[in-house]
Amino acid sequence: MIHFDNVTKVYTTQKRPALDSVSIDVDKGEFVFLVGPSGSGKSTFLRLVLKEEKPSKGRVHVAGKDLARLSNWKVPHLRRRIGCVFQDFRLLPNKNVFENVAFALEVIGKPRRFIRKVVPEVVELVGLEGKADRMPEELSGGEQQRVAIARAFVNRPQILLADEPTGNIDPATSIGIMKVLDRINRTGTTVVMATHDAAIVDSMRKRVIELEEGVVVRDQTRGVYGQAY
Ligand SMILES: Nc1ncnc2c1ncn2[C@@H]1O[C@H](COP(=O)(O)OP(=O)(O)OP(=O)(O)O)[C@@H](O)[C@H]1O
Repeated sequence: MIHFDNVTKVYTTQKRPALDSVSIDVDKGEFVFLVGPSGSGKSTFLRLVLKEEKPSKGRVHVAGKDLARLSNWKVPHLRRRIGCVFQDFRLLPNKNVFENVAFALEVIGKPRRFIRKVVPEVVELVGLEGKADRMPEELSGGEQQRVAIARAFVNRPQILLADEPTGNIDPATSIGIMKVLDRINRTGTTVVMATHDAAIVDSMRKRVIELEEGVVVRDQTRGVYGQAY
């Protein structure tokens, strides 16, 4: 599903590569934690998957496509297959829960009838049934992140990328967020989550890929977080 073949990324303003000869295969349906200290290249990895950045060397394949050969006009189509969740939720503050999730479908031209059917299903999947008409400011951080996950998943993407999704959430609430991501993964969606959250990684026992200064230093099935950073 995601295939990095000897990928190096050097930002023009930096000497040291952000990613250095990285080769990784993530299969359909896998759940992968990307760990490593700040600046080790986790976000760069995610940006390359989205074709927000291009590799300086090597090849990136996503969902069977060689991104170097994907013309710019096809990039939005690629991104529709990839849901994204961030540390800071990024909800639209003037739209309620239903509208925030529906918006993701409206912008890709889905019919209203379809939207009215699938949005409540996904709102329920993330555990927010009964809260569809709340505004973001009326929700806790954990609930806001559930909305963000619903929005990322409502189009049933093949891949879900999560960059520190529990970074702004207390440990007890984070467990609930991970249950939602696990539920999504069980539908067959490939999940890649960059995180510093050792407790979460240790509790889930999923594949762990560790980066250090842009190099993969560990790739372990059913791994733990590793050393304290
Ligand atoms: N747009 C950019 N331009 C120049 N350098 C960048 C850019 N983005 C990241 N870098 C550099 O690339 C390296 C890897 O950064 P990256 O953001 O991928 O790390 P990270 O592991 O996601 O860090 P964090 O955990 O703090 O989010 C760092 O040295 C960073 O300063």
